[in-house]
Amino acid sequence: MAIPTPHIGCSEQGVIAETVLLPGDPLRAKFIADTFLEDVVQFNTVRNMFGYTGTYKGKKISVMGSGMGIPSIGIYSYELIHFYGVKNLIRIGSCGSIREDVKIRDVIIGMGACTNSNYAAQYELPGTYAPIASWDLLNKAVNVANEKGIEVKVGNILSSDTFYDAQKDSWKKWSAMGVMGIEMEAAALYMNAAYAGVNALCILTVSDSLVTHEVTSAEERQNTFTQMMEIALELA
Ligand SMILES: O=P(O)(O)O[C@H]1O[C@H](CO)[C@@H](O)[C@H]1O
Ligand SMILES: O=c1cc[nH]c(=O)[nH]1
Repeated sequence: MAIPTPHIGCSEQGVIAETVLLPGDPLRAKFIADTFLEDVVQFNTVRNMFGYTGTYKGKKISVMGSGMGIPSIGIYSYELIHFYGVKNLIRIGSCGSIREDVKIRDVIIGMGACTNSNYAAQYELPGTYAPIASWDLLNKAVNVANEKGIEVKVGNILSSDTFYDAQKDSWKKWSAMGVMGIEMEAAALYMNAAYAGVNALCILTVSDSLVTHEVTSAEERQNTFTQMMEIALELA
């Protein structure tokens, strides 16, 4: 496979770790590298989608922005898996709560990711695919959270193609099915990983509530959702 790829400017195999954390926001990736990693090297600046490799508690790990939406994470996760040999892809994102019992700053782990996207059409399946997390990563993440005393809510999330949806109340139908939060990438990540036979997980922090209309700032979403980061960093 030829590297660098069209979207990742790293021209040496082995620079990107087997485990990559994928926040949507490249500046959240920079925050993680600056705050938690040692011996950091930056491996991507293409499109300002910053990517870094370093060590966390002595283990090699990478972190890179994935952009917003399914097409964007579809590209980055595909290139990481197929061109750079990445085996564990862990999205660390923000989401909107669609349930009263899911509060701002709660940490959610997406056991499954429903979607209103047509991403699965490429596989030409004779039915509806159910994108799910890797059991190994999910199990590990829950154990890490328990050890750290971080409460996590594990269940279904929605990966939506729209942040601003014309149907203002459409989230209520997902909420009625027990879906906890809305974000925009996990389902594609889970599908890319499943099709390639590698592992994926999505950990989210609730940044706003469609129920109560509470919000957090862009700066808070970039720099303060550290509990999910600390769980994810232990999964290398
Ligand atoms: O904060 P990130 O990881 O980007 O995640 C969420 O935030 C973006 C929308 O504001 C979408 O990418 C959504 O999935
Ligand atoms: O995708 C997202 C992210 C945060 N909040 C939302 O409502 N949607």
